[in-house]
Amino acid sequence: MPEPISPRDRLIVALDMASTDEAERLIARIGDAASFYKIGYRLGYAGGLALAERLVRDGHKVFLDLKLHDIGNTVEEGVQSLAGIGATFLTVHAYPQTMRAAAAGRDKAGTGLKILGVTVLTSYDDADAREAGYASSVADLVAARAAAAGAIGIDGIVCSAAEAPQVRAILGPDRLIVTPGIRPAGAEIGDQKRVVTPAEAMRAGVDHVVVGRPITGAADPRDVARRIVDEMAAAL
Ligand SMILES: O=c1ccn([C@@H]2O[C@H](COP(=O)(O)O)[C@@H](O)[C@H]2O)c(=O)[nH]1
Repeated sequence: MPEPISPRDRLIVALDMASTDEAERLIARIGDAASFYKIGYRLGYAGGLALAERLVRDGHKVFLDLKLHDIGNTVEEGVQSLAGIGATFLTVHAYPQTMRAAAAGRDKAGTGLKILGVTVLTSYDDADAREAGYASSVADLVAARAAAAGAIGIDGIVCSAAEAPQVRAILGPDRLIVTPGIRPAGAEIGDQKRVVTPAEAMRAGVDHVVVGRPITGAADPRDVARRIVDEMAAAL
């Protein structure tokens, strides 16, 4: 069975900001209310990888949400380069060829970096999947990609918590389920479409929730982070 995860370590704060200065100010305001930070496109292309190394040195956990997807050789070599940063998670798109290459890069690097396969973005619903050329529903696509991730030996997947019970049945207890599209009750949904509250995510069997704008846009980010952690703790 996997190690138990504390409610605080289940929260991953998405640092979707324009500069590392801005991100570091937010991290200081959040203080010990969070321990795990996600760096995606915006910050990653603006000094975020160097910040990731500093955060790891300071004892934080880091999720590199770079959603790699390219020919196999490029993905494998990219994963090997990123593995040196000391991050806990790195995302790739959950296409079988991409996931196999990422797993090979992870194994060659041997740093403990875990690869997460992004199944279907939480900003997609069935109509968006159809528009992108898929005949299957989002739920069926997520299930198929989760099954492929499990067979390939990927460490976990990214999906909506709405699909978590189905995905857990496919992946079993040892793989991670990480879910963006999390909104505390009453929070603005923005461009997310498959949205779940922190408490519902815990009840659905999710390991980690990713929360960006509800925290980064709050007048008191520390208070929002603490409330999310408390809500998850009460639901576990
Ligand atoms: O399917 C996905 C994969 C990644 N994300 C990322 O998570 C955060 C969510 O931010 P919010 O502000 O809480 O909406 C963001 O960095 C996305 O790039 C996702 O939302 N869905």
